[in-house]
Amino acid sequence: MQRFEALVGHLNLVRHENWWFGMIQDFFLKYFGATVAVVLIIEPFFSGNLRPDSSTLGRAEMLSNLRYHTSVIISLFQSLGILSISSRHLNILSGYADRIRELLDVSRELSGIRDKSLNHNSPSGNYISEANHIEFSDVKVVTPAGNILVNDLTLRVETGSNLLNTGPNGSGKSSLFRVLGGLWPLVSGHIVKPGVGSDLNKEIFYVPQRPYTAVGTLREQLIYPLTEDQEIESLTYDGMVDLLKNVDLEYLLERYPLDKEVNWGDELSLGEQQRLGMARLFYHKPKFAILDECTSAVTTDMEERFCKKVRAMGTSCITISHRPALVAFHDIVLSLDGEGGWNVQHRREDSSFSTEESDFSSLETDRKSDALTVQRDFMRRAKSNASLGSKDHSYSTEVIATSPKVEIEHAVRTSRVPHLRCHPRPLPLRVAAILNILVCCSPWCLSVPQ
Ligand SMILES: Nc1ncnc2c1ncn2[C@@H]1O[C@H](COP(=O)(O)OP(=O)(O)OP(=O)(O)O)[C@@H](O)[C@H]1O
Repeated sequence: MQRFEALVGHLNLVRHENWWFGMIQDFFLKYFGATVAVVLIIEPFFSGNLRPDSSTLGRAEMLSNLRYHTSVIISLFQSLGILSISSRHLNILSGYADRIRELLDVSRELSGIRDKSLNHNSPSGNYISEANHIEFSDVKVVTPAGNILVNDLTLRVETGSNLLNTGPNGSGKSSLFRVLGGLWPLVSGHIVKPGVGSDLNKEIFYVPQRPYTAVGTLREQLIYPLTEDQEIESLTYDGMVDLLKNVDLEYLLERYPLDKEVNWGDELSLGEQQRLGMARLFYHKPKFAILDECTSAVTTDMEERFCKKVRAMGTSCITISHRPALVAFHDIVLSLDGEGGWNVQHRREDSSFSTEESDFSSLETDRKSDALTVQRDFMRRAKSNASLGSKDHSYSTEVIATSPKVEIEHAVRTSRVPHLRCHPRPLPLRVAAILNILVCCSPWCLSVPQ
C-alpha cells in the first residue's frame, strides 16, 4: 500500500511538472517571441530613430523591413523553443535506451544461468540433460521470491505414460513445468527431458488454460507458435478441417473466410479458445503435452474425447488439474501439498498402486488434506477399476461403474417413461378400453357419489 501511495505521489508530481513545463513552453513559443519582436521594432519607431521616406516606395520598403525583422525574431524564439523540446525528447529517449539496456542485461544473465544448468560438469551438480523421457532427480522448485514450493522431487515419466499433477492452489503445479521449460532456473537437482537446447514446443508442448490467440487468420492460430515460413509441411485446407472436426470447431471455417484476420481472443469464448488450443496440439503431435487445466471450460464429453485422441496419437500427457474424473486417463499421480511435500502413485500392471513420497503425510495441515482428498479419490477409483478387471475404459463407463448399482436397477424398474408395447392388443379390445375411459370420465359418472 505504501509503495502504491508512493507511485501515485510520483505520478502526481510528474503531471504537475508537465503542466508547468507545457504552459511555460507554449507561452515562450507562441507569445513571448512575438512580444519581444514587436517591442524591439516599435521602440525605435516611437523614439523617432526610425523615420520612413515620405515617398510611397520608401514606406513600403520600411514596412517590408519591419515584417522581415519581426519574422526573424519570432523564428529565433521558435528555434529556442524547439531546442528546449528536444532536450525533453532526449530525456525520453535515454529512458527507453536505459530500459533496453536493462532487458539485455537480464537476458544475458538468464542465458548464463541456462548455460550453467545445461552444463553437465556444473560444480553445483544441477543440470539438464537429453533423453526420450522426462525425469526429475532431487529437483527443488523455488519461486523468484525465494519460496520453496517443491522439495527434492524425484519422478520419472516414460514416453507413453500419463501423469496427473494435483494439489491445492498455489502449491507449485505450474511452477514445476516452468522449471522444466527453463523459464525458472534449476536451483538444485537434475532434469532429464527430450528436446534440450531446442524450442520447448517441438518435443514438449504446453497447452495453458487460456491459449494465446494472436491476431491473424484461422490457419495461423492452428499452427501457432510456428509461422508459415517455419512450417515443415504446409497445413492444407483438408488438414484444417480434420483438426477442427476433432474439437467440434469446424463451423469456424464457415463463419470466417480463410484470409480474414481476426482478434480471436475477443471473438471466441473461453471454451472455444481451449478447443483451439487442443487443435494446435493435434497439429504439432509432440512427444509430451503439458495440459495446464486446458479442459476446464469444455464439456466432460469433449474432455474424454480429447484425452482418448491424445493417447491414440502417442503423446504422453502431463495434466495439471483439480478434476478427480481425470484420474481414469492417467497412470501416475503426483500430488503436491503446497508446503514442499509431494507424493507419487504409480498404477501397476495388476491395477494396484505403489507409492513414493517425501514428508507428505507427516503432518496433515489444511493444504495437505486438500491434496490428500484427490489422492484418496484416485485410490478409490483405481480399486474399482481393478475389481472390474478392465485397464482401458471411458470416463462414462467409469462413472457408471462407480455409481451405486442398486439405484440404477431401481431407477429402471420404476421408470415413468411410457414404452410402446411390442405386441399391441387387438383392435376390439383397444376400442372397448377407450369406451371404458370415456364412460368413466363422463360428467354423469363423476357426479355419482361413490
Ligand atoms: N513470478 C513469480 N514470482 C514470485 N512468485 C511466484 C511467481 N509466479 C508464481 N509465484 C508463486 O508461486 C506459487 C505457485 O504458483 P503456481 O502457478 O505454480 O501454482 P499452481 O499450483 O499452479 O496454482 P493453481 O492451482 O492456482 O493454478 C504461488 O504462490 C505464486 O504466488
